[in-house]
Amino acid sequence: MDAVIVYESAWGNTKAIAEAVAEGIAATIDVGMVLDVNSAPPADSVAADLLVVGAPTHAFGLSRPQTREEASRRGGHPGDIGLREWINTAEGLRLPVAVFDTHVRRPNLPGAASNKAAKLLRRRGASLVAKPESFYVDGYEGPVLPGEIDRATKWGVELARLLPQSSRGA
Ligand SMILES: Cc1cc2nc3c(=O)[nH]c(=O)nc-3n(C[C@H](O)[C@H](O)[C@H](O)COP(=O)(O)O)c2cc1C
Repeated sequence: MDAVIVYESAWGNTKAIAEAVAEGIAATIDVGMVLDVNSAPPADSVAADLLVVGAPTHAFGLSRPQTREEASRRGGHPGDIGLREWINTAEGLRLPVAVFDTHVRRPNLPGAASNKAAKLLRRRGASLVAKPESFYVDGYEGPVLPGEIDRATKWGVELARLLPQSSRGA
């Protein structure tokens, strides 16, 4: 039984959170892949007991080509596609999913990429095993705020515990 983690990241903050979540999950079940969305297989070809997706919050939601261009102008390295495009190309997603985003703490802006991703995923048939979670960064480039890597690892531990017993340790 295993988990797959797919993230989008322009400065590496969401990647760092994804890796911490993977570490937490790996305490209970195998983590098969932790991949940037630009190197991930198509979403509807993922076969796993848990899919975890993470994205940076851009303009109150998931990134778009324009916001990725803006990230690039500010010195980030976004990929060609973001989580929005990855999810939207899937025909159907009938697997358990958990979603997180990264977000600036100050100013505390409304909207989160994770809520938007959750909506798109549900529309394609995925079932969410936990409520969307946000992790905080300092400004656009980061770094991740103190304590957030630890919180992400603990969230990963919790996610694996939420899976049915039959999916664990097998
Ligand atoms: C174009 C753009 C728009 C952004 N909009 C928001 C926003 O609406 N709310 C927010 O909290 N952070 C916003 N941010 C900050 C990102 O959330 C931050 O850059 C991200 O968490 C860093 O993660 P990464 O290193 O994985 O890309 C924005 C960043 C960019 C580049």
